[in-house]
Amino acid sequence: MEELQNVVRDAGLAVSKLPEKGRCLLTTKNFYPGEVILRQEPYVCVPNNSSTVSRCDGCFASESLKKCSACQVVWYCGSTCQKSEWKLHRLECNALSRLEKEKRKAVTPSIRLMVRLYLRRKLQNEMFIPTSVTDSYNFVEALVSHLKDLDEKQRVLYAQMANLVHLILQWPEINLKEIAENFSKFWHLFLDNKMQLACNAHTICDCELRPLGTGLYPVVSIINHSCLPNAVLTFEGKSSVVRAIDHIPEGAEVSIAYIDTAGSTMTRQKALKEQYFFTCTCPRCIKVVPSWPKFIRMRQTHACVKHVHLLPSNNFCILLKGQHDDIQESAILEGYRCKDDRCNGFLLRDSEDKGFICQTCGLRRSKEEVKRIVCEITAISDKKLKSTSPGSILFLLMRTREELLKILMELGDWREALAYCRLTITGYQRVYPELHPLLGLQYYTCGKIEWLLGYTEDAIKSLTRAVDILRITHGTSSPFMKELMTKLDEARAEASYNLSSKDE
Ligand SMILES: C[S@@+](CC[C@H](N)C(=O)[O-])C[C@H]1O[C@@H](n2cnc3c(N)ncnc32)[C@H](O)[C@@H]1O
Repeated sequence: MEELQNVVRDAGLAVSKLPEKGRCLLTTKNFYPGEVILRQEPYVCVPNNSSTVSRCDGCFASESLKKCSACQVVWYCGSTCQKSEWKLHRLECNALSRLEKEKRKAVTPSIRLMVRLYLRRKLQNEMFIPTSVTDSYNFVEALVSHLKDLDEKQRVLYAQMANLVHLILQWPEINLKEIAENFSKFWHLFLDNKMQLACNAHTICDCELRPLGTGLYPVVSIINHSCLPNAVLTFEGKSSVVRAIDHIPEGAEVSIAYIDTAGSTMTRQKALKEQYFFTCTCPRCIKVVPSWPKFIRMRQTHACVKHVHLLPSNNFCILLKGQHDDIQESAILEGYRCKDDRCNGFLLRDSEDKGFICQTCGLRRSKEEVKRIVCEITAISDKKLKSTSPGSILFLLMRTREELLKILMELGDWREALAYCRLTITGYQRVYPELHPLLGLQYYTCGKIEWLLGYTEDAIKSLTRAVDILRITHGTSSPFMKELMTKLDEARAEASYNLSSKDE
């Protein structure tokens, strides 16, 4: 830990421990919006290959790929990437080649990541690969584990996955318990039997936040969560970059958002509890904290307690100052309306998570009913519902608009696409902070469509907003940002040309 402190000290940071959160990253100097707080290469990473998508192991490109002829599992875009990965893949390739063909099909990205983790440790121990303070297995070992919080089913699954890793590596001295514990540090099995990244693994995304792969970044993993984060994590290739999106004063804790923060407090808390095993006490969460099991929801009118509202489920609401907007916003985020046409209210989950209650008239809608509506809306957009878990249907209104926008763009219906794009921006403005990458990306899309339709002045405004946000969240040096800034320059040049030709 001492060594690590020395490394992060030079970057204006310190690692500390908080009783309620464990390790945390603190600043020892001021950081300003857009400033890089931390950069880290992955200890190991893999592309998220599946039966439908393949990516190069070196650069995650998805075109002009060739399979490794020996193991028939890994893809490369060319000899440069193959060579850059060879030290590690040589061992991995030998191990995978020994497997029967059928067994190789079971080598998912999560299994590969674990195999590579142990192979990298071996190469570092044997000094074929250098070790540094931040690039060492010790750091992976120190990552927080929630094995004790998992149920029997999950433990059994991790034990089976550890066995497969053992079968691939065939090391007699391997510690199966340690592998199972490592799995629990990176993945989590959900009720619908889907594996999702948990705690300490990160989804590597491109500049437009499309997922490409999974990586372990043990220093970035020290950063705790807040629903009102002061920093954002993005990727430049495989490198992770944490940038400030707010002024972070000396001595403050650096925080990022682990989940999509567009949900209501209850939705966010549920996701954090299920996936990361903690109850968030960030300023956004403690504003509306339901007291379980029969929670008293605080609602606000203008100045003081107005009335106690008795809901059919015997939950009651006290209307208090400062929180009406939160409730209303949460309800709008959830996107469900009261089934009574005469009522303008929105629905929120009830305290027992069995259904939804109108926040205006108290009328109840069952979970099944809401799910059915969700399916109908999804059918309209002709896309399959990606997941039926309650957590994922909650942002449906916004997500449906996003889906429709994508479809309209694919169809080349630019006018309709622009209308939907503007609608999603309005939604994002409500649910995300001013400097959120998704908002910046949506302004970028809007600007491109406006320009295409000849609305140059509007395009300049949207592209300017995109640059203002994305230069903070993404920096300015990536090819993606350079392209955006060039587009803005071109739009400005076109506008001034149009103006000058009008004058003539
Ligand atoms: C990626 S780790 C972050 C670093 C961690 N605190 C440690 O000691 O290594 C994620 C875990 O940290 C804890 N954590 C993160 N953010 C938290 C928060 N806002 N409040 C409480 N615990 C938090 C939870 O246990 C979570 O599963």
